[in-house]
Amino acid sequence: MAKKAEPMATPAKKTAESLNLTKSRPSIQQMFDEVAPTYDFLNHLLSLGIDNYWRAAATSRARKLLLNVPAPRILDVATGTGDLAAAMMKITNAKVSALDLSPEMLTIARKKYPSIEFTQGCAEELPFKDASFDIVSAGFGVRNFEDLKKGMQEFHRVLKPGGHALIIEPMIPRTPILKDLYLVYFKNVLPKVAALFSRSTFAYDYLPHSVEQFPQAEAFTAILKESGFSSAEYRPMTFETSILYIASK
Ligand SMILES: C[S@@+](CC[C@H](N)C(=O)[O-])C[C@H]1O[C@@H](n2cnc3c(N)ncnc32)[C@H](O)[C@@H]1O
Repeated sequence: MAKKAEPMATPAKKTAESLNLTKSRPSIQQMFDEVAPTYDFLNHLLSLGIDNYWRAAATSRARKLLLNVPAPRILDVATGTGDLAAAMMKITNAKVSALDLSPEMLTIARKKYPSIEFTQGCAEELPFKDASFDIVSAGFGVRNFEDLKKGMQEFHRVLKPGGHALIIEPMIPRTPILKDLYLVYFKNVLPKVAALFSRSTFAYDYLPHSVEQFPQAEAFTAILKESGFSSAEYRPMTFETSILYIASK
């Protein structure tokens, strides 16, 4: 019997696959510079607005962890257009700093949140002294780091003893029926809808690739522990479509 031909990979899919393999920092930066103008709109549309709930859940966890800290210092890494940093600003007396690789994402962040101090830089070489922060947060960002372990070691380095990292990432559901539904949406519907609006030809093909290949749940908590954290746990959210990691120094 003749073998069914594999569908040809489009140039966008090929670019997405190769970027996911290298996570080359200049290319990641360029991709986020390109998606910046439509990032917020597409984020809310494609997540049906639930992305704000995920940031609120991380903020509420931070608030609980900071109960005994009178003037907490918080760093939001891979802040993008600044929404998680702004959510963290709602914590009483918090001083929030935020950092991202992409100048275009930061231009939008600074317009939206003029009271937050934004720095351009990379997670693998954080321009902050050891033991500076009570919380380091990152929303949907660490999956893109060129050197994940170095990034996590940097999160650990800039945290004060007893401080915590709070990391949100998309999750591939583990329950079979949820997983099937999610993957159809994530791989077939989402890139097509995004292509109607985004300037980047491949960013939304890269997204499902990068999520599928990123270490999830126990695999990522193991990396957090190898990077120096004394404990690491996770909490799946919204039918296992997103996951909050909590690691302590
Ligand atoms: C999907 S966006 C997330 C933005 C935001 N945190 C949010 O909650 O919507 C990922 C961000 O990570 C940034 N990023 C990727 N690699 C980075 C790195 N190595 N260092 C700093 N930022 C990085 C990108 O520039 C991009 O703005």
